[in-house]
Amino acid sequence: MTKLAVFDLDGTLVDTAPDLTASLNMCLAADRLAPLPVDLARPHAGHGARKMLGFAYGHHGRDLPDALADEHLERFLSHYEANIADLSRPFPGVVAAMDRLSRSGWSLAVCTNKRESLAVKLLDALDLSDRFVAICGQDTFAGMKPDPAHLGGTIDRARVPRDRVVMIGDTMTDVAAARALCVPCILMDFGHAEIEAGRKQVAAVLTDYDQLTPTLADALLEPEPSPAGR
Ligand SMILES: O=C(O)COP(=O)(O)O
Ligand SMILES: [Mg+2]
Repeated sequence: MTKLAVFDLDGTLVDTAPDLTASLNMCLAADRLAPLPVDLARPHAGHGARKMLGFAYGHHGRDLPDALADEHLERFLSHYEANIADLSRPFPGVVAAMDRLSRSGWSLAVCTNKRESLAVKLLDALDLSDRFVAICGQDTFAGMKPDPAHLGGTIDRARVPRDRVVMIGDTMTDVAAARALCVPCILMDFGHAEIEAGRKQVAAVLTDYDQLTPTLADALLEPEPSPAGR
């Protein structure tokens, strides 16, 4: 029977922080503000351009009024789209992990809060798109993660029953989306965001894609054995 591994994109499949930070810094330069180093921006890279801009302005002790945020957002996204895979690369070991899962009968999909067109463009540029039976972004359905409509719609597109799915993500947004659908979640802890609260809410926390094996993923689909004598 088909099984589906749904991957988050930013901070899980691909380290997009360097290109996102470059686009952020281009916006900051337009306002004569100093650039942020990637490592400072990285924890804020997985929650959309507006949040990154808000963090950067806060870091510089500046307010970011809505009108300026809107102006920057346009600037950010057009720069980002034009440079989407300059520095972004798949995380070490993730391609081999996907190969292992595919060989063991797992279908693969992407459920990302990036716009769908940007997600496809990035995955095309990295020659990864063909692996996925569905690539669903923030604008693919009516809701975006943690709204269960997003992960649910991704699963429906893949035509796999919901109890045959595992989600792999890096933030509480992914954890919440998976929990809303009772889908087991694997949390990668090298991602962009603080995940302390999520550790207790997921099936596994991995520090390395070498740990993402078909054995682990298969085990998450098996029902808990019922306690003896009940
Ligand atoms: O772009 C974002 O806001 C986050 O994207 P992700 O859902 O792939 O982590
Ligand atoms: Mg992410």
